[in-house]
Amino acid sequence: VENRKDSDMHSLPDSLIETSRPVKLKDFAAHYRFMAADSEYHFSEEYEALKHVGHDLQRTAADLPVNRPKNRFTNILPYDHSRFKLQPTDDEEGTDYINGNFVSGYNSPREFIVTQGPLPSTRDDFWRMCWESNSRAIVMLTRCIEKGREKCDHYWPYDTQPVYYGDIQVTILNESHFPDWNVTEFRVCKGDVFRVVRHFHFTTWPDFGVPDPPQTLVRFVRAFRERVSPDQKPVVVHCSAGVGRSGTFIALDRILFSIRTCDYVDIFGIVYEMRRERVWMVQTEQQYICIHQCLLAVLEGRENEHSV
Ligand SMILES: CNC(=O)[C@H](Cc1ccc(NS(=O)(=O)O)cc1)NC(=O)[C@H](Cc1ccc(O)cc1)NC(=O)OC(C)(C)C
Repeated sequence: VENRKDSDMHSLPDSLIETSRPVKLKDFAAHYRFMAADSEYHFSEEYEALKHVGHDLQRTAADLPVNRPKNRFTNILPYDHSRFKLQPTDDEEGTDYINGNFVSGYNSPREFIVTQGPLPSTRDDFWRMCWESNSRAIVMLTRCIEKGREKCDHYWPYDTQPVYYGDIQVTILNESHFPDWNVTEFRVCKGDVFRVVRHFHFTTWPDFGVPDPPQTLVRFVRAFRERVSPDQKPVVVHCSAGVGRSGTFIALDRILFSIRTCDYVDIFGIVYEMRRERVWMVQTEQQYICIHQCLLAVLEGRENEHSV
């Protein structure tokens, strides 16, 4: 595994900025050991090399005074070039705005819409985004309340009574509960048109942390993909800010598709590309390392192992 020269992204011309670091699958276990050695020094160096990616891109819509209250966090703003645009409701500025971006998947450049956990004031916009994008699946990677803090609005019904979110009616059809996630089917209606939307809620992933053990995340992605095929897009993915846990989930989904046909993997390149579509995708170094641990477990046939 070659050693690599550090490079400051800002000082290099675009043509020389490193955008990928592919690793042969047959070398992946040795690569992981090399990166994790010396207190994970090479993981730290590689994750640091992603630090400035995308920060040159504009976020003018998010910064409009009319839109600022629609952002859950002041530092998590969607880039203009990839943001999802709601159908404007009138000529008023800002009616097309939601804090969400199209993000590439293995199967399509617009496979996912990644968004923040809705606010009470934006939950109707959230359902409008789901409807207007024709999404049939929602992946939720946070709990509504964590450590006493509101991380996401409870934007769906609490029981089987239909609830309106703007002019969209949502009704729970059925629910399945598992140790680390729940799967719920909603009937979503607008006028006399109705659709079924599946909701995959991972319930044991701490904010800024990683699933324990990492294999839990592999099993969740498998459970999701058993029910949602690549042609059912876009998939709406959110956590609280829609960057850390959401980016980690999408990175693993892309990798599990890729290793079916490709004999190398480019985790650095996947995160690099996602960060040019939405800020801070994969928000901590431990989440970046977790992606590697998930792949290692899959390659070593340990994806169904549970922590002791
Ligand atoms: C480290 N924490 C953050 O960056 C969060 C946004 C955030 C990002 C990722 C996640 N995890 S997740 O994407 O997995 O949900 C949660 C929250 N931001 C805030 O709390 C920001 C403060 C901040 C922190 C760090 C920074 O570099 C700049 C500004 N606070 C903030 O937006 O305050 C409000 C909510 C009162 C408007």
